[in-house]
Amino acid sequence: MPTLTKLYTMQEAAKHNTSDDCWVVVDGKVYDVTDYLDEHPGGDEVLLKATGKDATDEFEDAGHSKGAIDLMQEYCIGELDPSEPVIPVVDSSANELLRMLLPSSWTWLLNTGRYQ
Ligand code: HEM
Repeated sequence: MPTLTKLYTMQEAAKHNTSDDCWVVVDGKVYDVTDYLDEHPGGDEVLLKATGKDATDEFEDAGHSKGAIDLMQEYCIGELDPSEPVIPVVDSSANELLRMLLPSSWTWLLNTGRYQ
């Protein structure tokens, strides 16, 4: 039986950015870590800082163990919608400028793994 993967846009995922409702996005997958905030050995603060954006770099920089990566799967609720155009986060004003300057057919150039 094929499994159905729930797809979320980054915009949707980014709405869940509080300690009562906290999602993080790592490597194209979406995790609901609300119930894990108090248990996370790295603390709830890093997760709350990483919510609302792509946290792949921060996750990798922390050097998580295989055990941590296995545990993570329990919190996975879906994946990022791959059809969503990807614009890198530089800062929001630079981003707006990029959006204005680049024709939409060039946005693939900006696929750096960071989303907004
Ligand atoms: C579902 C998602 C996550 C799970 C299950 C998870 C799990 C863990 C576990 C088990 C540890 C203990 C060390 C280890 O076994 O590697 C840890 C440490 C840590 N995690 Fe996470 N983590 C998650 C997401 C994140 C994210 C998104 C960040 C960064 C934004 C982060 C930052 C850290 C940091 C800074 C430490 C402390 C490392 C240290 O003390 O040296 N984690 N995490």
